[in-house]
Amino acid sequence: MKTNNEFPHQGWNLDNSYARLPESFFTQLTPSPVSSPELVIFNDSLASALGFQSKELQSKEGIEIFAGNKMPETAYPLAQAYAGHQFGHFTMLGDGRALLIGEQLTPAGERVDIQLKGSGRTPFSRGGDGRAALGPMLREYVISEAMHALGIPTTRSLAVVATGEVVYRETELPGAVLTRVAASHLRVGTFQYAARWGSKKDLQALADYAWDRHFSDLPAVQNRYLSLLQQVAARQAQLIAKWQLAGFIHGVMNTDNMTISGETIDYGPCAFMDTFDPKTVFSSIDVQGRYAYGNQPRIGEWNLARFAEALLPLLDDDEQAAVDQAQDVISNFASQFRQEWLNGMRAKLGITNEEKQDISLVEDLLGMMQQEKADYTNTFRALTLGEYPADTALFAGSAFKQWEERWQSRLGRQTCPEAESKQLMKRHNPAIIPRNHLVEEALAAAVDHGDYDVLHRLLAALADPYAYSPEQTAYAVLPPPPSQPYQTYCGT
Ligand SMILES: Nc1ncnc2c1ncn2[C@@H]1O[C@H](COP(=O)(O)OP(=O)(O)OP(=O)(O)O)[C@@H](O)[C@H]1O
Repeated sequence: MKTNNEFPHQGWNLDNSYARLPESFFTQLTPSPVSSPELVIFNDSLASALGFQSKELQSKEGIEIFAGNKMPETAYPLAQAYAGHQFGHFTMLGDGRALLIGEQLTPAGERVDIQLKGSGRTPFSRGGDGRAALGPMLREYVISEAMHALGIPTTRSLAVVATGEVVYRETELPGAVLTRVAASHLRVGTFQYAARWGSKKDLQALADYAWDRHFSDLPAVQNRYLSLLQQVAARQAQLIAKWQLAGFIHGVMNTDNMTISGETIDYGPCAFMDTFDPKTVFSSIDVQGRYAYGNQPRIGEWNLARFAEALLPLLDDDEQAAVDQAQDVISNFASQFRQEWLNGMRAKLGITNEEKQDISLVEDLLGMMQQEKADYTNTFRALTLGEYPADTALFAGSAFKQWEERWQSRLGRQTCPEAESKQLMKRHNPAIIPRNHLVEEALAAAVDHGDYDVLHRLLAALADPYAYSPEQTAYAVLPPPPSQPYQTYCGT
């Protein structure tokens, strides 16, 4: 890997490969300026990984770029067209409040999208104002960076600027623009858009672009479109398994929020689960529980089926053969996911080899956790530390003692030394997660009082969630049960 010093260019080093797709995939336009931008949070380590000098980005000119008041010379700002199934209903969407300003070519030889979110109206805005509020953009910043630190593929956050303007939601809120970094912003919904409104040539151009962008390192394949479907399914199986293992609830798994890269995108209504319960839903609009924690793998499969449908014309000239190929991939997804998840659960329990009964060991633990309303993260944290608080219902019961004996004898049947097994657990069971009350507290200090210290401390603690450092202990303490269930809202 090249170091920064050898990198020929420090600063904006943009390409615009997306703009070489057929014109129907985007609209070129510049962001709408804002009155008095102020940089409120900036991601130093991400900036240098992308080949920027932090000072340059934090200068007056750098901030003007984050605000959309100015563009880097080589930018080619555009809003992407896409469609999507939202809560099962198909609709035209597109970047209604975001602009891709280009793809930064990084010192490590990667190509990443740089996108401004909240940068003004676009032809896809429908009735919206094209803007974003400060609180939700800071929330996306914190949770996406926490996800990255947890080892979960995700879009990243480079900066948030407050615009100095207000946005009107149910009430007046301070406005902001988030600079988001992503392997790409290609979504299942981008393919649905092409399949519904484009020609076969358009669809093929998009599929070729996606292949080149994300899978070109793979050995040559016979049918690249089938392979594209298989690869996306595999990445989604891995991603959703990681969500389940971390207790992450995305909250709005519409097909426009499923990426081709396998990164988590859209942090609108997401939240981490506290008490283990597969029915957990945080989003205020998800009244049916479509996107509940326990449904995420099934919804992933449903979304992939929509992706497969969009790809059908490319899979085979024979319609039935195309459907058969697609179905093979989709029907394989559940077991792919299950395998990823079970292996992850083994790691969470310090298990390094495979036994058939592992699944019942895991499911029995989860069953007890649900019954005793145990905290998901802290249960695995306690198992990792071997410290079982006596005032926790789960650990006080005899069922847990029996389970623990089974677990210990299972560990005894592997050759892995105990210390290694403990290390494995530490690498897979975070000491802390961005808990709802911690995030809310940090956002309130920042948005209501302009105090960013709480947010910075939280970000520092979340930067290495597997450290098990003494400072993290305070963040693992649960608050008293809330009087109302925690609810999240999207679209602000
Ligand atoms: N304030 C707004 N003005 C215009 N369009 C909006 C606004 N808020 C959301 N949209 C559009 O509504 C659709 C769904 O919104 P959603 O909240 O899922 O996306 P988002 O958070 O804006 O974007 P992303 O999925 O890129 O993170 C998208 O097409 C989005 O661009």
